[in-house]
Amino acid sequence: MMIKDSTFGPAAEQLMQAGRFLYGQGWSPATSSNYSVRLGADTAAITASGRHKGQLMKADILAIDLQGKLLEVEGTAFNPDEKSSAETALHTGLYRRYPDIGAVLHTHSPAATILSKFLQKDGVLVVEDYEMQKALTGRHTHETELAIPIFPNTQDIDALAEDVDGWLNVHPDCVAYLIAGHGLYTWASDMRTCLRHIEALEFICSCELELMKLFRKQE
Ligand SMILES: CSC[C@@H](O)[C@@H](O)C(=O)COP(=O)(O)O
Ligand SMILES: [Zn+2]
Repeated sequence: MMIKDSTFGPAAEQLMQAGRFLYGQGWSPATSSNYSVRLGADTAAITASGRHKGQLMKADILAIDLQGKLLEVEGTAFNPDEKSSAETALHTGLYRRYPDIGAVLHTHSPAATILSKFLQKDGVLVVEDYEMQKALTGRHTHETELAIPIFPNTQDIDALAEDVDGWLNVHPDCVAYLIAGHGLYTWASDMRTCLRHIEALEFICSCELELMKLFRKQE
């Protein structure tokens, strides 16, 4: 399958801009993180593996199908040795599950890393009473619990994708998850909304971390 550059170009631009923003916030340091946007029903643009996310260029973005196979982009030399993100399967699994999502973002902020490491034993971060919860798709009040699962970190991405699937099968309204000592994943209808999710979740993670520090000081 050949992807049109008129489809790929704007998608790559969105990913480059997202990288500059997320790196600037300190949420995607060094070569950490990966980002994708949907191109069509069965295709996506995703960051290549190991690239610095604050300095992404068009050549750092690849087209794939939802099995993770590299696709050719019109007008661009095809290199079959290019590697899409090592965590491609976590992105494609979400696009296959939710036909209405258009973007997936994964970040490595200090707050998400520390909090997920600290709460790993609980397996879930449950928060409530944050007005900021309303920045997440489908949430209309602070008066509900927001449950963000925390999966153990692993280099076996297929096994992690299975863990994620298991959780989403029983929590279809979930919009994010943490990986212990690693980072955050979230997804949304489009890149703009997905960036909003990241900002809201980073805010909530930072608040939770500060609260924990306060309570520990009082102990
Ligand atoms: C600093 S290495 C981080 C990676 O192991 C991974 O977790 C990550 O987020 C980026 O991997 P990538 O293969 O570049 O998409
Ligand atoms: Zn990562």
